[in-house]
Amino acid sequence: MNSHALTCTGITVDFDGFRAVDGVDLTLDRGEVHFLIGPNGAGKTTLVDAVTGLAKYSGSVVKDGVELRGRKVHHIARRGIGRTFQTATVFEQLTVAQNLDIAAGAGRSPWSLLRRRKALPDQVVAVMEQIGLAGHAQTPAGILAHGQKQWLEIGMLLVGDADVLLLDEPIAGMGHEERDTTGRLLHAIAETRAVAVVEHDMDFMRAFASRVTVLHAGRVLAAGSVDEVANDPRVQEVYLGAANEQETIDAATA
Ligand SMILES: Nc1ncnc2c1ncn2[C@@H]1O[C@H](COP(=O)(O)OP(=O)(O)OP(=O)(O)O)[C@@H](O)[C@H]1O
Repeated sequence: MNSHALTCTGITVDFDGFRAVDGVDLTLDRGEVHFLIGPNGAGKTTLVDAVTGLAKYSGSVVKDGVELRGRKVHHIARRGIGRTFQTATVFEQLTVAQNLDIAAGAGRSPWSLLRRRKALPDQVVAVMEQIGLAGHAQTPAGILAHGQKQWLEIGMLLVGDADVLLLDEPIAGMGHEERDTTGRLLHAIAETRAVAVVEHDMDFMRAFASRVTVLHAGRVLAAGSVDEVANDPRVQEVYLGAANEQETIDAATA
């Protein structure tokens, strides 16, 4: 019996003959915040695109015993796989509560969505609390701080009952305090769900990763705990190589 929240096997994505993801195996488990790291162009976002139905792939993605390859994006979302993008996609004119209510009602009929409701569903209230926006229920999403928008977007996945969350650089543009709050939020969410984070920020990764998968040139270069991957000479070479290259570029363009 497969107890992983999500099992990806041999994921391969080709773009006009260019292999962006090359035979990647990845499992996500409830209880962990799993970081996907790797240099630019390693294939991280394309892998997430494949899992969420946005990129065609060969291989297999299985959730709760169901094969998801070939399924439409909305079907995959309904199966409980939620995803955020680098730029938050909240409804800016609507309030925090309305954004969450709509996300919670994704499965409701248009009539029940239009009907004026006396109170917010308990689940919306609980999630607002969890993402730290309980005091902003009536604030239009458009005027939230950058970090708060990201939290709202994560909240929208939670009320939509996603139990596998794939987050693309959730702390980009955040200050120190917001990063820490986000890291703690991700761990609270991971108590009952699986959370995967595509990330470039190594300090954030060190502080909050339960497990790390390193991609390079479309393949899994290493996987394990923070210490295991940080001490892996192949990982060091890829990152140091990239740093040296950047230094060379900086020196050449100085
Ligand atoms: N639609 C596309 N058509 C052609 N090539 C693409 C397409 N999308 C991505 N690629 C290429 O696939 C490779 C992997 O890109 P991807 O965005 O998945 O990498 P990444 O690891 O997420 O990088 P970054 O950290 O810079 O976001 C890159 O070489 C990219 O140029």
